[in-house]
Amino acid sequence: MNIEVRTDRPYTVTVERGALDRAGELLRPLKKPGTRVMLISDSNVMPLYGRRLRESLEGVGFPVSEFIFPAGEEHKQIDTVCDMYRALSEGGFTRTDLIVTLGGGVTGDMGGFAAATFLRGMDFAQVPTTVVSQADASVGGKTGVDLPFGKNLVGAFHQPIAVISDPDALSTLPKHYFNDGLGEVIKHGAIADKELFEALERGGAQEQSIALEDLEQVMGRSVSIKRDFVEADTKDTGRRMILNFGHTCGHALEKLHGFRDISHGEAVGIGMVLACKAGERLGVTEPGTGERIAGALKKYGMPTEPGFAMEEIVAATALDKKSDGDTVRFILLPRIGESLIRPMTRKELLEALS
Ligand SMILES: NC(=O)c1ccc[n+]([C@@H]2O[C@H](COP(=O)([O-])OP(=O)(O)OC[C@H]3O[C@@H](n4cnc5c(N)ncnc54)[C@H](O)[C@@H]3O)[C@@H](O)[C@H]2O)c1
Ligand SMILES: O=C(O)C(=O)C[C@@H](O)[C@H](O)[C@H](O)COP(=O)(O)O
Ligand SMILES: [Zn+2]
Repeated sequence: MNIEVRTDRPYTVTVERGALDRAGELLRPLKKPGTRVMLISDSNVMPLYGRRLRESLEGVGFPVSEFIFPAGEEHKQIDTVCDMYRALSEGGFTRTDLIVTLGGGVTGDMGGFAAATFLRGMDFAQVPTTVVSQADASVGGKTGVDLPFGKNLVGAFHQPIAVISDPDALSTLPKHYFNDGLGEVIKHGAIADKELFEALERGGAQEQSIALEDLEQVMGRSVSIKRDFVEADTKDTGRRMILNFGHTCGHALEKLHGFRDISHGEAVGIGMVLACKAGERLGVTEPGTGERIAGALKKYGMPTEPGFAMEEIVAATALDKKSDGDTVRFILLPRIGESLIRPMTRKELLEALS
């Protein structure tokens, strides 16, 4: 299926089994003949899918260079982007060339940031290979890196020229990351699509928690939900903040863990449960909503307890990008499928969470 994203620069998200081998064909109309490609991937994904993608791109006459970095959120740092700048400079890349990111959200966010900033901006396309990146990260143009002071603190809005999403690439994803990625899909259901949430709530437990043939539908639905928020508010000044449900506390937990030992989806899952419990205490959220989300997460083997004191978590939200002075725009659910933005001081947030 094709999903159109109408931002300042419209693009198509192709979600289709086997799309990886059609990358050249899909990108050829978007770039002039002979465009050079810097293929960026991590140390796990390049050996799995790099050759196929390279062949597809070279097959339509795009010469390909490669940049590989060590896998893991702990490498989502400005130093890694500097290594990308070096490779692009030494390779003589120009503004009219193309970066193609192949991998999870870490690869897409960092490669996209290199594309946003190298030579003040060049095109990039995303080939996402995790549930997080196919369902969420590859769409919407948020790019960037972490700082020791907090998550995604340096970045840019830079939309890809195309997203080429092949659900078959998820077949090699370790089960932990497959299930973890469903945290973001559960989030999309929780904020805007009760039916999707309930389908995920019913599923789980089996070895492959979603059959490969159903993944195209699930990823497509997740992307469509995200697309609607991105189109309404591309620069994240209002409605798009709802996509950050669970992220205020989730990002704080990632920071408290030093960006190791907890994955993004796990942290967001715990953050969603905390947000619902806060909403229930405030009388905004239907009682039992937090337990329902926790129940859905547990079906996919995800943790639901933060493991840190609420004081520490709230202190670690200090640089949340939804902040406005002392106020943070906190995302709450009245009930599953509905969401709202509630400005709160950190003192109020701590009281609601405690
Ligand atoms: N820009 C956005 O809108 C957005 C949205 C959601 C998340 N994110 C970011 O995405 C990141 C998390 O993404 P992630 O969970 O994809 O992490 P990731 O990119 O680290 O990938 C997870 C692991 O899976 C491996 N992997 C990837 N694809 C594989 C495959 N097909 N087969 C085998 N192994 C594979 C990777 O090497 C890595 O070890 C976080 O940094 C988060 O902040 C960004
Ligand atoms: O695209 C968005 O907007 C989101 O909030 C999606 C989130 O799932 C994603 O993790 C995003 O990178 C968080 O953005 P940030 O602005 O809080 O760093
Ligand atoms: Zn997220």
